[in-house]
Amino acid sequence: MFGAVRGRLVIIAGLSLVGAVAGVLPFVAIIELVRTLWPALSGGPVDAGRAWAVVIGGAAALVVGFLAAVGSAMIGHLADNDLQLDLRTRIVRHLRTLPLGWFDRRSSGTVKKLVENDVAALHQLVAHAIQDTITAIAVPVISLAYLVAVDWRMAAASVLPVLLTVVLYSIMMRGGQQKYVEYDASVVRLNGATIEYVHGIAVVKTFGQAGRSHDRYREETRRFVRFYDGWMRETSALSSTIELITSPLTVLVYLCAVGFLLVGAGVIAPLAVLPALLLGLGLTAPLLQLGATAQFLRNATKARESLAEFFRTPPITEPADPVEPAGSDVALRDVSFGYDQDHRVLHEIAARCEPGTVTALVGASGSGKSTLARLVPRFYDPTAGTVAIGSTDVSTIASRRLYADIGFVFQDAYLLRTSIRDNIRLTRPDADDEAVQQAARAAQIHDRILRLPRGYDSVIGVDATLSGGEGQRLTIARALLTDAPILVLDEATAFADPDSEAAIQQALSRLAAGRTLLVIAHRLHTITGVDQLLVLDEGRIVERGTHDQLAVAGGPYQELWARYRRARSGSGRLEVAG
Ligand SMILES: Nc1ncnc2c1ncn2[C@@H]1O[C@H](COP(=O)(O)OP(=O)(O)OP(=O)(O)O)[C@@H](O)[C@H]1O
Repeated sequence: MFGAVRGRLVIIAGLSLVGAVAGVLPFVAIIELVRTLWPALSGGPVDAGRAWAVVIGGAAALVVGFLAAVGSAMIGHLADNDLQLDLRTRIVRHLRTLPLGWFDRRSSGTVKKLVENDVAALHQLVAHAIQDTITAIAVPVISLAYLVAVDWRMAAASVLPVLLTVVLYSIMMRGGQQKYVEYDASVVRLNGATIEYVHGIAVVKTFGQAGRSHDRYREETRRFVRFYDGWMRETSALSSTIELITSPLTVLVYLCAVGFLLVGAGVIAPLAVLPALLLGLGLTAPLLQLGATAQFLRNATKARESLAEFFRTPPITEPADPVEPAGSDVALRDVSFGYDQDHRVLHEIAARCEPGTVTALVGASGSGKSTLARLVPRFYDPTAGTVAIGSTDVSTIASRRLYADIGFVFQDAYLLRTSIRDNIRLTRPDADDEAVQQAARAAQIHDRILRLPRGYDSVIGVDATLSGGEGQRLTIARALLTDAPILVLDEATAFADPDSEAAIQQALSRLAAGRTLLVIAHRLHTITGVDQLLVLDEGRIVERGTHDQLAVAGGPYQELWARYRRARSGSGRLEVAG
């Protein structure tokens, strides 16, 4: 994953080490300067050459430290930029190769998380964490080595707060890994409950009482507070003690007291206390820094895992030797399919849609209509059997050609934040205004577009806000302009907006003319005139024929139709058109 910047990461690590050494040396220089000048206090001779060498060495270390810090920060941020660009490019490239079904199952939030959050989480790692970690380890080690060289007793005294901190920190973090896992799971549950609650507010308000989502939200909030409270309670005594031990004031007072005692007892000379006072203070602070860095590393590791999993998603296989489909019929040959290995959703489906005819898929909710329709434009590949258009297996057709041959209008009216014109000519960017307007007229959306502030130049989400039905008609205009000979259509959304039902139905009849149409039918009255009905039940075709044949055949469709009519007459007040 870090291939593009690996070399620079090594340079950052090297520079951070140089910076850490150069950061300690000025303190050493001060100590050495005092030691060199010390004899002068008692009128003794001073080694001026050594004093100057120490001053120059200290100043040089300051400059080197500064340059190393600037250099590693600069290289870190540049490497981070390159890594982000490289990852984002690879993500987009990989996204392009994934089966469309991958997007179907994921919200745009998932893609956003990959492209933005996960990539950004690696920023901490590349731009900061390497430098911080090396500094946090190297500074205490170098300082301690110098202290031991000067006087082992004060060195031992300086290391005591460090050891205490390490021991207390390990006790505090015992089971920490498990706690972090629980914490993450709690946050995910709480977020889910919050979203559910916000979505359910309208229902809650309408019925004037807290619904199930409210209960869940309250319960999850309570659980989260209980968990967090317990965790904080368990660790607060220890974390406060650690803070006290590592505070510069405590360390200073402690080292002064030890030095005073040792000097008073005649064990060490007063000058031997100075190194511990200057460097001992810097031993514990980096440890705390390590604690914060560990959290960034945890986030970066998670982001890395989620990116690695994404890159492992197998792309859809493009045929090595693509075949051109000859014709616009659709054939399903003993097609079986499951979203996972253990659950088959479709079982040995065999059917044929003749060119220029309309086939409607009907059946109860969950019977497999949408799944079957999605196999035609290769959102997924069947587990067994083949889907063919124009007698050619869809898996042997180049995807570019496949999408030119099969248009689809599904649940979501995918509209881009660009002009209405570009939204309509998405699949044919070279289409001229005349062609775009013609498609919009046929889709019954032209007049509405003209009423927008800037007509066809209005931008979706900026100066064009369309209703569900209007958005649907815009995608129908797009499908018309694409002019694909085969069309897969989810009728449920096509009629999502009752006000524009008649307009949409008109648009659809234009769209259907001369094409092979596969419709996922929900409102049975709209498909009474189609060429063929395929009745699905638990992933199997249980009946097929025309509406007129099946409505009196005494089978599942007759039952569905009767139930549908009862429901429709029951809601007659709402159903004006019919
Ligand atoms: N992306 C998915 N991942 C896993 N299972 C899925 C997925 N989509 C659908 N299913 C399951 O496959 C079965 C068939 O669902 P499908 O959406 O194809 O039925 P449908 O007849 O179109 O239903 P509806 O009329 O409610 O849209 C259901 O059991 C459903 O839970």
